[in-house]
Amino acid sequence: MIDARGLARTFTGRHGTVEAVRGVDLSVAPGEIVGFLGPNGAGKTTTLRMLTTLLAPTAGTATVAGRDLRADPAGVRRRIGVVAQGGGTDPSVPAGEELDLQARLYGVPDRAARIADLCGRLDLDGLGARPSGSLSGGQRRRLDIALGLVHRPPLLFLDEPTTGLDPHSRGNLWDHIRAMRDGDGTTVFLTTHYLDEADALCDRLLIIDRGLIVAEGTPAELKRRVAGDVVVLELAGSAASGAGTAGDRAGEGAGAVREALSRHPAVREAAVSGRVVRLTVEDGEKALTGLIRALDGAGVELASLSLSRPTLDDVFLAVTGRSLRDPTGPAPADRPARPPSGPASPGPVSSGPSSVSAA
Ligand SMILES: Nc1ncnc2c1ncn2[C@@H]1O[C@H](COP(=O)(O)OP(=O)(O)OP(=O)(O)O)[C@@H](O)[C@H]1O
Repeated sequence: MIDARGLARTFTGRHGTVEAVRGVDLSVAPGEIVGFLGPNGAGKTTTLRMLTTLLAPTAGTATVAGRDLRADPAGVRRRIGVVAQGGGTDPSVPAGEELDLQARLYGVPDRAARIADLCGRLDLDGLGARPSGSLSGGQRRRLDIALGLVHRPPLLFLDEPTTGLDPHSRGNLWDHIRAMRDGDGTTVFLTTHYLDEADALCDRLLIIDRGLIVAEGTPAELKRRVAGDVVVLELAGSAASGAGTAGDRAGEGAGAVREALSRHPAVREAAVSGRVVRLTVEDGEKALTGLIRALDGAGVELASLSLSRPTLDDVFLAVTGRSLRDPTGPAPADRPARPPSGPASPGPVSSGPSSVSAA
């Protein structure tokens, strides 16, 4: 449904040149809900504007909904729906009139039936006479989506569809987006800043940073392959027993853990801080027994052990060096983002030897 190769956009102005998008390759299959994530200024909006013909690329090619972006932008526009961040309605115009006008603009033959169908499916029944400015946030977003869908496009672009909505309205909108995909096979390409939305709603995610796609995959794949599972071990007192100070003893315990785990194939990374050891491992559930056996064999006694699944925020941090919870913060200098050599997924990330280090 979307196939872009080397899509790039540079802005040149009085203050210099900004390479907003630096060669994006992306594919979206029919019927997918794909989430496009990235920190502030990563290039999401610029990419979206190029794919929806609102901005000409400076380089690259793309086919969108079966039409060539450069050769047939009008053809692309006829076959896509676009819901912009703020929507496009006039607050004083009744919702029904907005829908009717949109249907006329696109030459929809069975306008009344199409509008009635959309209103039914998007819970807008009975709201046609209300000016859009008087609708609730959730109702207005559903109206925006109905406007984007009135001409039955096979591909819908949604720019931050649930920003500003309360949790109930967000969940409700997710249901409607899924229903469009399941009922009509509509392909959805959406940008979002909400990681829970990306996780719950999207079949696949693309993460862009500094104008390049740095990771792609299903939410589960990304969490498994990019971030790994996290095992936290707390060493028992006896694990660090012996002569010397408490610091020495903790150091000895850490040394034993390092020795015991450095050869374990599942361990990707280990940070030791006093009695607490934080391991990043491949497939934590499977690895757990082997890890315990290795520690047992090395005479390391544990006080506690916990396994946690990584969150999408862990993924985000791993591939961009930034947390989406702190979107304006710069990438820490000592934690560089993944080099821009191509998508980090779906291949395994732990290509190098496991590293074990004391924090
Ligand atoms: N018209 C423009 N002129 C100059 N620079 C621009 C222009 N539009 C975008 N940029 C720059 O291009 C980069 C990417 O911007 P873009 O809006 O695509 O990012 P974004 O990922 O959508 O960010 P946000 O999440 O903050 O909306 C930024 O550095 C931005 O300042």
